Amino acid sequence: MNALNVNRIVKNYGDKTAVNGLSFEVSPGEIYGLLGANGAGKTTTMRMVLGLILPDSGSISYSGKQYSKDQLSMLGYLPEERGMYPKVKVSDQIIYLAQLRGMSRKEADKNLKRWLEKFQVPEYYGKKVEELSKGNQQKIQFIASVIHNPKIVIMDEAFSGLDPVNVELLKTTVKELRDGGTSILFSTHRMEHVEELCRNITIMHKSNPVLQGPIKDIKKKFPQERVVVSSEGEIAGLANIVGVTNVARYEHGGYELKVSDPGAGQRILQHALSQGPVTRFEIMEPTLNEIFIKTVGESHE
Ligand SMILES: Nc1ncnc2c1ncn2[C@@H]1O[C@H](COP(=O)(O)OP(=O)(O)OP(=O)(O)O)[C@@H](O)[C@H]1O
Repeated sequence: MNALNVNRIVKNYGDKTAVNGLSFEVSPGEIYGLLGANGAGKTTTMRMVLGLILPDSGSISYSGKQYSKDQLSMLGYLPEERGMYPKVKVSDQIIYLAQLRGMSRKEADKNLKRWLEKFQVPEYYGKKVEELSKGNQQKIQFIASVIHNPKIVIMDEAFSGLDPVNVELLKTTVKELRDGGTSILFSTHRMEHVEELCRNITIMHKSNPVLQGPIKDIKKKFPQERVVVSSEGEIAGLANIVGVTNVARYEHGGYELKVSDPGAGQRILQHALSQGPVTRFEIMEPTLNEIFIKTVGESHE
């Protein structure tokens, strides 16, 4: 059974439609990507999934059940806007939040200590939030979203404001949660994180779902327009090959070519080989970033 089923939800604010007939499902142990340009309707969707606002029509179910107060303990939320109390001790507020979600004080305390150890910051237990750096407050907020062992976690820009080492730490943690069976609804503008973490995605555009499905299938629908080729020396005449529309030389050697038809790749390879050994040749699949820009870019607000 799916952990989360979103079925044709609609949300209007006056005459403005924020979400228009969105459906998707998330399996247990899956990280699902919810993407879209600013104002596309992602936050509104996440709020509906969290039960903070109700859809005007459509329905959401959690392991087959409709939303009720009981669901509160199975949902976790890492909001984009950070909202910790600066003057309150880390332990006091995390344990309080866990208790609000149905966990005993003792268990919450044990969990918090385990998380702080995992993030190698046990000394934060007794510190006030304002004493921590922004990135470390972010780690505490992450802990707040998962302290009660939720089955479904909604993460909005989970890695913003973190240095590369901490991004890796939290990425690994998100994967571990997934492997432990947690379902994660993951929203971000960082397409490389989506490529790495998500199997299925929805791209929303102006309140509508415009592209949905497994990333690997979505990529097959978009043309392969880039070819990378390298040899020991220079390769002359690449720009004259039929189907090549642009040639860029990498600083560190090799070329990246834009092509307008699929047959151009083989012509490039033959051309390069005719001049000597080829050290690299690759027809690149489109990146999610390119797909995103193609899908929502033209009329991006
Ligand atoms: N409370 C509200 N009242 C009126 N309009 C709203 C409200 N919340 C959202 N909207 C409108 O609904 C649309 C979708 O907004 P939403 O915040 O869901 O987008 P988003 O995809 O999360 O954008 P961003 O990436 O900028 O956070 C926008 O046009 C927004 O102005």
